[in-house]
Amino acid sequence: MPDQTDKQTFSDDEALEFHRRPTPGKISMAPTKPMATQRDLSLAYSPGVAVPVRAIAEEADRAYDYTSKGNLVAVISNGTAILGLGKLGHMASKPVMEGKAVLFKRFADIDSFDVEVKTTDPDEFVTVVKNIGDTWGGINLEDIKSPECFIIESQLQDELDIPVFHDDQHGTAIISTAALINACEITGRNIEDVKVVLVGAGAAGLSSIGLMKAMGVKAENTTVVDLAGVVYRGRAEHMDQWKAVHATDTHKRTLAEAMVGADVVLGLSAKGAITPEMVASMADKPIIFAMANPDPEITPEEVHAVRPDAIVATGRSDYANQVNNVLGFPYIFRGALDVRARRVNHEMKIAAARALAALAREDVPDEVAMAYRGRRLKFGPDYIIPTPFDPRLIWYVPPFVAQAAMDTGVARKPIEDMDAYRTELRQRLDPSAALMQKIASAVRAAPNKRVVFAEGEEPAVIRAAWAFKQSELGTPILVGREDLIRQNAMEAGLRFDELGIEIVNARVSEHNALYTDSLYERLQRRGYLRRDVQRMINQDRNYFAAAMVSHGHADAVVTGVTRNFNMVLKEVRRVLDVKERLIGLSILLAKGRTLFVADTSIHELPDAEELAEIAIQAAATVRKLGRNPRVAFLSYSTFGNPPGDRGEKVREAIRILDAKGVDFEYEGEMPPEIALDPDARSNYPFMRLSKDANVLVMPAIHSASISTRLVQALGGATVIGPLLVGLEKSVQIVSLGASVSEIITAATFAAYEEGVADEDPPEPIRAAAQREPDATPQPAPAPRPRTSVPPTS
Ligand SMILES: NC(=O)C1=CN([C@@H]2O[C@H](COP(=O)(O)OP(=O)(O)OC[C@H]3O[C@@H](n4cnc5c(N)ncnc54)[C@H](OP(=O)(O)O)[C@@H]3O)[C@@H](O)[C@H]2O)C=CC1
Ligand SMILES: CC(=O)C(=O)O
Ligand SMILES: [Mg+2]
Repeated sequence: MPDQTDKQTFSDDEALEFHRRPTPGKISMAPTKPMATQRDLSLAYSPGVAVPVRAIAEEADRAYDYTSKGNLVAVISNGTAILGLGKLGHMASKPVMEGKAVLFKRFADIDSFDVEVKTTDPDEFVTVVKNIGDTWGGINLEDIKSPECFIIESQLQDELDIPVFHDDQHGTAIISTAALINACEITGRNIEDVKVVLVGAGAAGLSSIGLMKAMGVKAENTTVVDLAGVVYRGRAEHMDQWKAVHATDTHKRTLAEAMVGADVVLGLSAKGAITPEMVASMADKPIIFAMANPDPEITPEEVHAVRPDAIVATGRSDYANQVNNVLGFPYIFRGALDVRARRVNHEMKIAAARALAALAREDVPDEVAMAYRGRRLKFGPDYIIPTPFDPRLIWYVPPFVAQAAMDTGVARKPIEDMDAYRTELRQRLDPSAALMQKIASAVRAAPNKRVVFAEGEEPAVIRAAWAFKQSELGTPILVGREDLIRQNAMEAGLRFDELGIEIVNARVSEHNALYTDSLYERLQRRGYLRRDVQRMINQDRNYFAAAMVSHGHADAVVTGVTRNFNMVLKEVRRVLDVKERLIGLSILLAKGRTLFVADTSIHELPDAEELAEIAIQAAATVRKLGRNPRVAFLSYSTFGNPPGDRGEKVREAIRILDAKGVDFEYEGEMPPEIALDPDARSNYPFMRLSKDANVLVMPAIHSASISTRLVQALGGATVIGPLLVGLEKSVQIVSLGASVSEIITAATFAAYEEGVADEDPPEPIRAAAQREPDATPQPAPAPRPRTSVPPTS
């Protein structure tokens, strides 16, 4: 029987390291108002704050207008049923709760913080939460064991005038019901006829079976099983009122008996609860949702070994058909918050389930399909439910939820224009995540790229190579001594042999002589003896790695973890030629903007000609990344004011571009606030930038480097790079001591630059480039859920 951990793409150490660095945990808070001046302080705090205080004292709902309440959700737990791990206590639940909070932000732009309550007593829990509950626009209860969770949720919902939503119950019910609707459609079943067995009569299980019944599953066709066996009518032991609702008249007493001839089994219990023998006894084309986390009741491999005709779903992201409440809670709360709902009612849950089921039947955009390369994302047995990274979820699902809230009278603030609302939702997604996702998707979709990780003995590099391969981004090659790499991999907890990563030892490589000869040919008239070159190839992995790509034995290189940038660049350039103008391009992601900054690593004090070429190279790269470049040449001066040599140099660069007739927008010289603010630009009627600049060409390396690093150090911004652009082969040099994720990002860019970006950009990127990605997206036609399920009242 395969162990679940076979699927694991990281070691325990990595999971801890991920949570520990660079800052412990997964969330932090960011202000939405500047606190820069005394006036700001007077407004934000005393005395200005007194004005909204009085307004809210008069009318409590004004808190939605003057505080963060309307976009704020608390994720609250007491740690009594953490995933499928059990009762491990309130503090142990904190990583999961932070995780849910960060998913709220990532997928639905909802601000969220976790609250861990140190009590297992339901009354005490209710007292605590009800007294602080008005703080938020909604409460997501999480991982609270049954049956206490039922009491807690219903009492809190009675007490509070905001949605109180126990995600393990309703989120799971919504997703699993959506998946069931579609699995029935695919297997040609009518939902009213399916025989369903539920394993796990807890929070998630009972709510799921409840919603399925509301959507058409007949009570007499269901069997519920818990640790004591089948929940039959009349059973006395190990019962409660919530289980009793779903008890049936049956002579069956065990799960094995219940599963004979069943069409559907829902696992919401624990690892290993379902056996292959049980699955073998099910009806034709059985539907198996093994949703326990992190390890399912039975693995898809085990199911398919006995029933190749089965449709299988799990709660995990590494198998097809992830039935996990991450598909629900962000979008359900988004819709509920946007109408300031007082609760999430039955109709809103059904609307969400129908929307998810309908979305899975729509054509999958290439962009999503590429992210899941190798998997068939076409409505069918391996795709019954949208994937969590589907960017359509954010604008597709919440309007249904909001509409249902409005139709059922729980909306405080109805949405007047649904199409405008959908457009607004499309713009909420985090552009940094979207950019990285797009690049990674393009790399996966392109022909496989072989990326050399030059410092192959370094533990961080080994881990990055491992993750690169696991994420199907390409084929990594580690340069170094095999025994040392293996030892370091083992110490990092990686099962190296299973992954089959290629290791190349420069000294004993079959290409050693070839690389030495060709490098000697390049360097013999630059003062190098053959034995010097032999030593360089043997001992210096940057020479060797660069020689590999130069001879076509690999496609791209990532290096720089152990040596400083300039030294590495010098070595690489001895082996490889510059194809175009070589520049360093940094990507700065902050406050919903993506800015490309050049030149952040090569030209110390570029002259006018070089500035113009930097702009051309940066614009071309940005275009390959699917953006329409708008270049601002930055300076301390604005169109000659104050006058000075530095400004004149930039003006000369503009004249050079004018003469060349380039095909992108550019303007300068100007300071950043003019490049990035339309109001500030309105003072210059001759301004040639049609919108905010997205490529900032800096006057010199120090201003480029200092400004990007300063923004990063201040927090609230992500800086990727500098990426090295313009060499004949793609080489990315990370910063000294780079983290595993920085190395992976650099390797992904290396693969992207080499080949992916040179070929025709893949469809979604080309389409994006053509339609001006930052133009207001057109609202899609209102989704119309199609379902074979009868409407419920
Ligand atoms: N994929 C997803 O999105 C989600 C998955 N889950 C998963 O569902 C599982 C249950 O979570 P939750 O409902 O919150 O927890 P609860 O503690 O509320 O319920 C667990 C239920 O599972 C039953 N159970 C445990 N082990 C077995 C077994 N071997 N055979 C039969 N029944 C068993 C328990 O029985 P008894 O009543 O007799 O104690 C109980 O009824 C967890 O693994 C969790 O990770 C939960 C939410 C979402
Ligand atoms: C996914 C989830 O909420 C759980 O497993 O508890
Ligand atoms: Mg949970």
